[in-house]
Amino acid sequence: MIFFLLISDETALILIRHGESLWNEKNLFTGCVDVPLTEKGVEEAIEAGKRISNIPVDMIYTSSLIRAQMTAMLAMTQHRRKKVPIFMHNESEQAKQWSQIYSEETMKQSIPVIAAWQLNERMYGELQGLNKQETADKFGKEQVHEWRRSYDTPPPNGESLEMCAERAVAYFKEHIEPQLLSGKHVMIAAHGNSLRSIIMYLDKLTCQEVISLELSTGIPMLYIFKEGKFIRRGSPVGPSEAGVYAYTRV
Ligand SMILES: O=C(O)[C@H](O)COP(=O)(O)O
Repeated sequence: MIFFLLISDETALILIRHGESLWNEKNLFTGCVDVPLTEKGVEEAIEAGKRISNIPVDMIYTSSLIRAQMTAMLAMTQHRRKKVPIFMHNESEQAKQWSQIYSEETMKQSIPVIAAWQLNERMYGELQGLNKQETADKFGKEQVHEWRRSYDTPPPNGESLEMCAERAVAYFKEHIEPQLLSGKHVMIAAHGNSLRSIIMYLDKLTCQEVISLELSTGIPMLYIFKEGKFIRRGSPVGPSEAGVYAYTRV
């Protein structure tokens, strides 16, 4: 049994990139195209849920893309606290009215899930739908690596990581950090690059350092938020593995 202990002035922040998607499997640039998970991606999301099953979660943020939302919901099927994640619908007055819950007790047993387009994957512009290998053959490996991993070089008519950070990190600071400050434990299910931009902020990475930051699909990363600082705790290992967390850097 893996126990997770938080002292009172600490809150947990879990980041998880969506499980493998159908276009990841086909090695196509995806960006903001809304494709679902593969069966392997579903299994990755469930395994991720097992790894975080003892970590408290009070709020969940996802992008507006189905692969991140599927990952969050599948992971939460493994959570021990058995609270019910509920997607909040505030996109219109009517949506808010029609999705209202009239029981305080039931609300206490639920976890609000907020979908935010600001957490969407970086928009890959004219690369969306292209095969990554064919693109490298056509434009050269270096150029494609520059588009995929540099901080300030956007793909043709797409977003650079910097442009993605301008919306994703801004959203994190404005909407998510205050929740952590108020003592809420938060999970974010998003994408390779929108999370790279957030991790760059959390770990204070330079434009150079972020180039080598790669995120696997479906592997949760844990941060502890304490006294306004983010402490990276690596990826919680699964119930079948010894130890608690891979401490990468305190
Ligand atoms: O959008 C995509 O294609 C993937 O989610 C991330 O792609 P990348 O690893 O090429 O940035």
